[in-house]
Amino acid sequence: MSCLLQSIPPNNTFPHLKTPISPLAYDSLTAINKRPKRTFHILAANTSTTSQSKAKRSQEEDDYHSTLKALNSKGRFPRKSLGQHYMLNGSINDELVAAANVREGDVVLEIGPGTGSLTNVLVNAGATVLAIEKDSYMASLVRERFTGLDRVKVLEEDFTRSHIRSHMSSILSSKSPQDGNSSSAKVVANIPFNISTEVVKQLLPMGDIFSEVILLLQDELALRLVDSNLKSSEHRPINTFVNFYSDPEYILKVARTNFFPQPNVDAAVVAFKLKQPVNYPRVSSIKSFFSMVNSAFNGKRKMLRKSLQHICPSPDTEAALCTIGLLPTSRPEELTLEDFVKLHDLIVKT
Ligand SMILES: C[S@@+](CC[C@H](N)C(=O)[O-])C[C@H]1O[C@@H](n2cnc3c(N)ncnc32)[C@H](O)[C@@H]1O
Repeated sequence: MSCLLQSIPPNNTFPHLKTPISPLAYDSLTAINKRPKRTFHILAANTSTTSQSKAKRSQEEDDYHSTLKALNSKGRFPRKSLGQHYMLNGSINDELVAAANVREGDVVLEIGPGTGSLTNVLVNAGATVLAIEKDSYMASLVRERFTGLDRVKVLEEDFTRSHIRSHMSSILSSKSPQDGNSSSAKVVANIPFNISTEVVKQLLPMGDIFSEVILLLQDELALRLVDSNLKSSEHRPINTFVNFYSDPEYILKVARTNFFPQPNVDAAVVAFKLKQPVNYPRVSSIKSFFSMVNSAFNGKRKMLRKSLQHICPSPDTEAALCTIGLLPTSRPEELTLEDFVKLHDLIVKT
């Protein structure tokens, strides 16, 4: 590695890319050059489950060299607008796959396969992978990498506009029962940070299709999404949303030094265990429930009796809060998911 890196000239040209490299990528290259060889210093224990997939993996290590080589083969620089921060540490890919407990025959959706490093670990674990990649160059790179392997299907699409439900249904229905776990699928992905919230909002209500959603998210967002601490000023409707549809778990923190180019923030692996629709909290209408929750959080530090005035007169909201065992002056961040469900039941007539 060092001989390749020492060859980075100060004028921001990188011989393997043959063209000037962007300042963002150049900073990352020099940062990688300075850092010690072992990269994931915040990676937690629990590596035992990963040894199997490590052993299975071919010579094909997805490290710094191979990532640059792959990008070079397409003449690509990492693009900030596409959140292209490639994973350089195979152990973290192993951890993502282990968190989803991927087994032979599982169907896995991967968003943004990039160079295919995580895809490779999924394939080695025996999964059938549907990879959705927006960047046409990266989509063709992954297609070429897994040519001839019919367990990998690559779609060149923007995930936020993709018809996931119909793509997944056709893959799941084409699997015969002897192919293995054909009834439910999983999501395992190192996603671009700029579409994280959209990905969470789109996938979590799909408990009828996916059993687990394992995502590498920006650490700050990861902490916020799994936070069940009441009275936190950070508590938002998204927390109610996450808990309504899933049981979230913060798995491990991943230092920014594990990516190329290096982002300005650390990341974390979060596992969302999706609830089956029959296990969602019982509300008369999910739409009106979330509309009430969103209204409740409208206007910072507002009491519910005021923020929900357009749904229900203040005295009735106060009475409902008392029935639940809360103060009439309660604010939204003081309510649990169950409290919101009871409040909706009492004040919203659908
Ligand atoms: C953080 S990189 C991760 C790449 C790879 N999974 C890895 O671990 O190295 C995010 C990937 O998502 C792709 N991407 C960005 N926006 C996307 C979108 N809206 N839909 C699908 N893929 C997208 C990028 O092109 C890039 O390949």
